[in-house]
Amino acid sequence: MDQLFSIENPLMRAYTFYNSILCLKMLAMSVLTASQRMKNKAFANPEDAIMQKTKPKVDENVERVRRAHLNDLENICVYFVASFGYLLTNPSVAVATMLFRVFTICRIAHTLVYAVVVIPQPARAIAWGVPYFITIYMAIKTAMHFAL
Ligand SMILES: N[C@@H](CCC(=O)N[C@@H](CS)C(=O)NCC(=O)O)C(=O)O
Repeated sequence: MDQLFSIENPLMRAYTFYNSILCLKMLAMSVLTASQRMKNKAFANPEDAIMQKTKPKVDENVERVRRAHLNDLENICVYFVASFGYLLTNPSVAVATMLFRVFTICRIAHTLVYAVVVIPQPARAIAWGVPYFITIYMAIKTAMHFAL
């Protein structure tokens, strides 16, 4: 166990690195939402709108970013739990690193195609589906490893 959590362990390094990228990616969604609110003068609260001499309104560009953010919460939070369990199963470093990397790249791609450049389907479905199945794989591997 000491070796698993050692910073010399390449598995731990990959896990920590990619999960940190995912944390930053999710935090960036708040900034993206705020920038869309400012750009479109679309504020949810009267006290925010009054500062820009406008009224509260709903804007599709803001809502898109909010949906992308919600989708991150639905998927990345579960992945944080599943990937931690998977880490404890002592997986192959090459396979685990590849899964961490693909998950992270796909979730960034999901936001890009959903809320930044808006690419037609099935781009978003693929960017969502690949990480979704990676999370299922990790949860099943963990459940089997620790089966009572
Ligand atoms: N909560 C999701 C569940 C299904 C899902 O996550 N679908 C992916 C691929 S189509 C997605 O990007 N959904 C858009 C969203 O969550 O706003 C939904 O309402 O769509």
